[in-house]
Amino acid sequence: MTENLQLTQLVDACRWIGAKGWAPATGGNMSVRQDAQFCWLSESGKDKGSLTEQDFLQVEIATNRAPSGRKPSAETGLHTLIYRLFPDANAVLHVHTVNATVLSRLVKTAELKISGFEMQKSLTGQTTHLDTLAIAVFDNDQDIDALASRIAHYAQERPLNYGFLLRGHGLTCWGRDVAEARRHLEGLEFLFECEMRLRQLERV
Ligand SMILES: CSC[C@@H](O)[C@@H](O)C(=O)COP(=O)(O)O
Ligand SMILES: [Zn+2]
Repeated sequence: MTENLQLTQLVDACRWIGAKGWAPATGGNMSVRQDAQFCWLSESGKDKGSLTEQDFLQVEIATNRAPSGRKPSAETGLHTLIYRLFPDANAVLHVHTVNATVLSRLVKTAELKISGFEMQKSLTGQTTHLDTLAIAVFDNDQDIDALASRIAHYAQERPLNYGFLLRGHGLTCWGRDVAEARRHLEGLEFLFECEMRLRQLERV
């Protein structure tokens, strides 16, 4: 394995995600970039809270192929899309939190708009609660190639930063390294929780 590969940090992040209850019943998948050509992705169907380094498979970013012949995540095509779209993205985390799953169904539009929260500043580049953060929400699809092409199309038209929601499914987010991807995940999840509670209290 490559020396700078952040697999140890990713395994730690997966345990943290599992402990939070954000990857129930084998849901979720996680990866790190090796270089421009390859990334390492969680094997399909495993409990993501108890992965070891051996549970990650090398995958070719351009083709989604795993040279080992083992089966990488069913959502491999979304991870590799992110690595192709964003050369600075080096870690991708996909989770099935209750807040992401429910809130993405409450939002009937293409974006979840968030404003007024100090914790927006947990996302790289955000400097004030006064800005409006737009998180893209895509209809879920079992055809990952079709879903990936809808996401790619969106990214051509509008900024796609930090992560996106899959309606009724979960959150996929990324960062320049595992630490930043974790911060984005924790920050977004906190914002989703706040938004959910506000909507419940305000009955929006
Ligand atoms: C528990 S079913 C969830 C899967 O369909 C999928 O959405 C998921 O996140 C995990 O798939 P995996 O192939 O293990 O990476
Ligand atoms: Zn999923």
